[in-house]
Amino acid sequence: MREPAGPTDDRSAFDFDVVPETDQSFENALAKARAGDRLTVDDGIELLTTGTEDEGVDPIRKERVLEAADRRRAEVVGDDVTFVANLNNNVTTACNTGCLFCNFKDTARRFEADHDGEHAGFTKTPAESRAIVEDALERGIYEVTSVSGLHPAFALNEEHHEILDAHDSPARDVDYKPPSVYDTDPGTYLEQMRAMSVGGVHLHSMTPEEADHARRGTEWSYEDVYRELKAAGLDSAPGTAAEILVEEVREVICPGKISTDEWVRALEGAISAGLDVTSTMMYGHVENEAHRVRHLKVLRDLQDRTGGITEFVPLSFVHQHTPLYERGVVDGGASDAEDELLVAVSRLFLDNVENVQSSWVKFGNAKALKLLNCGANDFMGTILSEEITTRAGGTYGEFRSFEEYVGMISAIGRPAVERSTDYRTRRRIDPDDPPFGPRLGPRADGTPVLDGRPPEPGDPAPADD
Ligand SMILES: C[S@@+](CC[C@H](N)C(=O)[O-])C[C@H]1O[C@@H](n2cnc3c(N)ncnc32)[C@H](O)[C@@H]1O
Ligand SMILES: Nc1c(NC[C@H](O)[C@H](O)[C@H](O)CO)[nH]c(=O)[nH]c1=O
Ligand SMILES: N[C@@H](Cc1ccc(O)cc1)C(=O)O
Ligand code: SF4
Repeated sequence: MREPAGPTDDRSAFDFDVVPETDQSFENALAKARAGDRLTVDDGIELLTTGTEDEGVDPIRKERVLEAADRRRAEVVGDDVTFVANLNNNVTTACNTGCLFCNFKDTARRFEADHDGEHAGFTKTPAESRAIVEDALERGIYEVTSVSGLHPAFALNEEHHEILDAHDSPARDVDYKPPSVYDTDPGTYLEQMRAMSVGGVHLHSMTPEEADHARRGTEWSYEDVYRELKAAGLDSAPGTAAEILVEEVREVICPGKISTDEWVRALEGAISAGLDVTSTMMYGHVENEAHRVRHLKVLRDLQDRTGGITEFVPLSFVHQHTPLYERGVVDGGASDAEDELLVAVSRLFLDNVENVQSSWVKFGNAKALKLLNCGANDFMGTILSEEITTRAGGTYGEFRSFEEYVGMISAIGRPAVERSTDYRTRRRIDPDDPPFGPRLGPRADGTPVLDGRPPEPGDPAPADD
């Protein structure tokens, strides 16, 4: 008996050109996956749909796909489950891009000094960002992830401000207004990078969409922009803003965003500038399985050309408070079966990306643990603070402590391993030898990262490795 794939099963309403139909059979695709052969898009679609000949998910076939992916995960990266001690710091929610899946942003007009009325948004100055990172460093984190709205007053540097100020087209074409218009000046992107790159922390920031904003109205190349950001302290870039890398889907959910080609160019620029990058897919809204696999193909091709992608992060759409849901465009997000199959097929299809993440922010603990047996090997990070998913209606909290991590990973019988952002530094954690706190970081001293206690005289000396 087949089961409905999930609330997003009926996508016929969109009349997309790309549909999940193939000349391949499920059995052939599964045999190729088991043999470790490179999968075609049609193979991927067969596995993701558990066969295109019938609607819905076949639960027995699904288990076979999950098993193949779990085995592949064990061959490629072993049993270790990794995680990172990081902080998430969003600089501003001001954004005019208007993506219909996003409830993080607030229209920038509300941030203007002459605007009356309350709003729940925020902008942090570089000094405020620095203080937040410094506080988290004291607690033992060694990575900061920072993604933000596209504030109209953001520019790469002073020269960019001058170019945008002198721009002869109307302000709305380049989405620029000078900082003096706003209650709070976010500073330049370079100032924010310098502020957050403190005490040896690894700074993971500037999505392709943000990089595009940091060069708007100029002819600057992505590589040059990322080089300047790197010189100011940036260490790697998040491959978010990917959503679904197929134009007909982007036209529905994020018509204001850069195109697929531009997204690829941006990450290529980041990689040419010497930065590691991650890759993501936000799925479970209007797209179908054929779009999902085409998206994976874009990532696999990019990785074939560059080798710069450290991991793939599946982001399951959180629907509750988003325009897509509130306007009745979608009925909900992905089902459990869709999440499991997406993780599994990503592992099998992305044969050149080592790490696949299971994100507790998106899935919650129980499902995230299950996904570590469906092809995923990385369990994200401590993050300490989260606003994007929470504002969209996510209910899985804003941080995980080392104790929680070690407890959960041990409970599924796998080794807990703390990692650096680039995965090159690892520390195996003995679950019988607490405390489990970070020892990789610049000031980490081995105490639990989240015990909530400030350092006291007599505490172990900070490690400087
Ligand atoms: C909110 S944006 C911030 C950075 C920047 N404004 C951009 O778009 O690249 C970061 C990512 O969060 C993810 N996101 C936003 N809303 C979401 C939702 N409701 N459910 C799941 N992921 C979401 C999207 O993949 C998006 O690219
Ligand atoms: N660092 C990771 C995050 N960080 C949180 C995000 O910045 C964001 O708030 C949210 O996930 C929006 O989509 N989230 C992950 O899922 N995985 C990470 O590695
Ligand atoms: N840390 C991941 C995941 C992430 C997901 C969503 C974000 O908004 C930001 C980051 C990345 O590098 O891409
Ligand atoms: S996803 Fe990013 S660009 Fe789109 S509205 Fe949200 S904050 Fe703005």
